[in-house]
Amino acid sequence: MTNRRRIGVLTSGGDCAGLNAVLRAVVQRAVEGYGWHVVGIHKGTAGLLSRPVEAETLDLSRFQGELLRRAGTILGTTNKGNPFNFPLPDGRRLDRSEEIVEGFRELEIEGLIGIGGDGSLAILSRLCEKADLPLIGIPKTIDNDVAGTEVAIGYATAVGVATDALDHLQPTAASHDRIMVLEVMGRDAGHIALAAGIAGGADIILVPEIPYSLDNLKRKIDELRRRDRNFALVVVAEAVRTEEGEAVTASPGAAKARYGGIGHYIGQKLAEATGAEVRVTVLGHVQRGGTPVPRDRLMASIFGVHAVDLLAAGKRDRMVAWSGRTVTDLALVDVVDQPHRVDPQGALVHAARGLGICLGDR
Ligand SMILES: Nc1ncnc2c1ncn2[C@@H]1O[C@H](COP(=O)(O)OP(=O)(O)O)[C@@H](O)[C@H]1O
Ligand SMILES: O=P(O)(O)OC[C@H]1O[C@](O)(COP(=O)(O)O)[C@@H](O)[C@@H]1O
Ligand SMILES: [Mg+2]
Repeated sequence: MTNRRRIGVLTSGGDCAGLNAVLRAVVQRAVEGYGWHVVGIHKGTAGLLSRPVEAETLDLSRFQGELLRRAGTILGTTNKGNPFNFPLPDGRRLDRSEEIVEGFRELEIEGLIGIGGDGSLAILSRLCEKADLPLIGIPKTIDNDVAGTEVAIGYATAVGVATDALDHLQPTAASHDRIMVLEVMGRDAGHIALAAGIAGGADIILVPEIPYSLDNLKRKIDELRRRDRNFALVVVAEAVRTEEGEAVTASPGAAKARYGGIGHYIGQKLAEATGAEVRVTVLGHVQRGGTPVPRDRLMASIFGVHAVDLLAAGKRDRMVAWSGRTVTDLALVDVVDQPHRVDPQGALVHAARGLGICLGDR
């Protein structure tokens, strides 16, 4: 083995557009800038539980120009199987964190760059503390719910996909005098719904942070009709609840619920209340793919370079962030376990109201 410094990098949580662009930036900076050796760990923490550990050397030859433009992650990822609470086939749970620590040792890495959302970063931070391994986190998630940064990788592309969907739905809605309901992702946050709804000219946007009543939705449709509008566009975030306050999930009975289906509930209720013809589109995982938009590629590049620079400066337990038009970093403990939700008093909500968009509460 050479005495070149070795670092690891992994992607964790749901994939999104821009992850390969982050990997490219990390490898470029670490290999060219500092002469380090970069180990790409496969499938998030899952790769560290395999023996031998599932990993590959990442060098410049892997990044010939194509990956910058490709969604997904060449390393693979996982959003299940928390190693501190690992589910066994018989239903029991096992703490497998010591195996992860051994996995880090097997790779002989001196630092780790973890690309993930708040849940992933919380798990990685506990693992790295246990292994006494310096960790730098890079925020990624289409949901944009990571605290401490204005931007997470993947969000801009997802908003673009959802906005495109509204662009596709508007002409068909107008041609058939229909209400079109679009259900978008976001887990417990309504950021995608709010941003795409504004950008895509929605008439109604429902987010989990703002309670709604069906009466208010009907009132908005009536108002549109009075203005001779023959169609309506409605965006619903997946975590919006029924009027009775029940979450709608696509996996009833599963240990960890996955949202899905609220669009059909809202569509049905709107059809009953207004007599209009309603169609529902559930956008789903389409939002995680697509060609990464320039904003995501740019942030991926800035974050990747900064993360490597932080490791080089001897920093640990930090997350890179975008704030006030520049890249910065903050302590991981200050960002994990406090998801960033839509601010009902924030600028986007204010703008939506100013545009006459109904948010369901009035
Ligand atoms: N290393 C991991 N192993 C298993 N499950 C994970 C891991 N990292 C994240 N998860 C789970 O994946 C889900 C994705 O949520 P989140 O943590 O928000 O991921 P993301 O990092 O994509 O935001 C969470 O339920 C989280 O507990
Ligand atoms: O891919 P799965 O397991 O169906 O998960 C779906 C969830 O993942 C996301 O697409 C992304 O969430 P994370 O960034 O937290 O992984 C959510 O918007 C959605 O609720
Ligand atoms: Mg998340």
